[in-house]
Amino acid sequence: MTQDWPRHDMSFLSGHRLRRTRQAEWSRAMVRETSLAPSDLIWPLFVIEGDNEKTAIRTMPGVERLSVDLLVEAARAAREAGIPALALFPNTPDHLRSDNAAEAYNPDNLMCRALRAIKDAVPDIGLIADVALDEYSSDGQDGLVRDGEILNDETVAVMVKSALAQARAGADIIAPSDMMDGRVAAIRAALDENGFEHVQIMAYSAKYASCFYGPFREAVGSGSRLKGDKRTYQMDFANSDEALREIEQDIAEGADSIMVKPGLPYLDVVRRARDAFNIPIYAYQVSGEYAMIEMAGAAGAIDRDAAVLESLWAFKRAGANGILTYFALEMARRLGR
Ligand SMILES: NCC(=O)CCC(=O)O
Ligand SMILES: [Mg+2]
Repeated sequence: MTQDWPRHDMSFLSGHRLRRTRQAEWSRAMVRETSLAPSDLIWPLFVIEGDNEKTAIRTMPGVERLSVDLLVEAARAAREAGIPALALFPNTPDHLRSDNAAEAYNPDNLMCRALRAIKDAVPDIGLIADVALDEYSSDGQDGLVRDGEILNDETVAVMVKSALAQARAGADIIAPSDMMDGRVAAIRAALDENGFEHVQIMAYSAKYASCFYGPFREAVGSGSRLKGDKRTYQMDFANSDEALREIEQDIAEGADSIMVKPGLPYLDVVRRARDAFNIPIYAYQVSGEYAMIEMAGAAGAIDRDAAVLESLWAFKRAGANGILTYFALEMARRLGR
């Protein structure tokens, strides 16, 4: 039985009713301003030594580190689901980590072997190689350390060698995530001098010193080593004008695309970057963001599947061209091609 409630006089609306276009799914689809597709999703993967090995990451339920052979299978699945590119992160065995991080430019290090194996088996997926020293250094810092200081120019020299090793192994995109000054120009020059003019640089330009990287450090095995913090090179979370200066500098140095990281708490930075620069912008939904969604979902606090979709779409609304996300494979499959 329909109730006959009294109606308020809405004539002040003069016919402007914004709910009109929301009444049916066809109409909501028609007025939708942004889209989310598999091609928006970049899948970060953790690599370990071994054969047919996978290990769980306690703080990232559902994510596993994979040995190179399993990584190749993951790459195939990703390609099949329409994911354009993978971002690789090695978990270097302890005995190969050192103060000088020399393993970073060993042409047969875990990263280079993974790049070669995937390039060989799945040639039409893009490979993004992380360049930073935290995955190879004794102390979990992204740069070389002397008397507690993170050295800039000396670190850049190692990163250049690391990037060249990765390019030789088949990396399509070099992604410096260290936040040293001037590393984009240095890597660009070295790539060009060595015949890798076609290799792109995706610069982690606005990377904040953030607590949201916690689970990642467990995943690559650098967390327990890390003394102190990364605030002398990663950005202060109080700032966003400075992010624009970082991005501007990386573009001037030759970056093909830039990144904002973490993601969801920094969508204002994504939006400011979108408004200020016409370059591809990627955002990284980092490990702590992943863990929050998974764990809140498991606790019954939120609808996990809905949260994954809503969170990823928010990046597109903010103006990102794509998202690095641990949900990439699942989401690409859900979205279809
Ligand atoms: N270069 C990658 C990171 O530093 C962290 C990513 C994450 O927390 O997922
Ligand atoms: Mg910079």
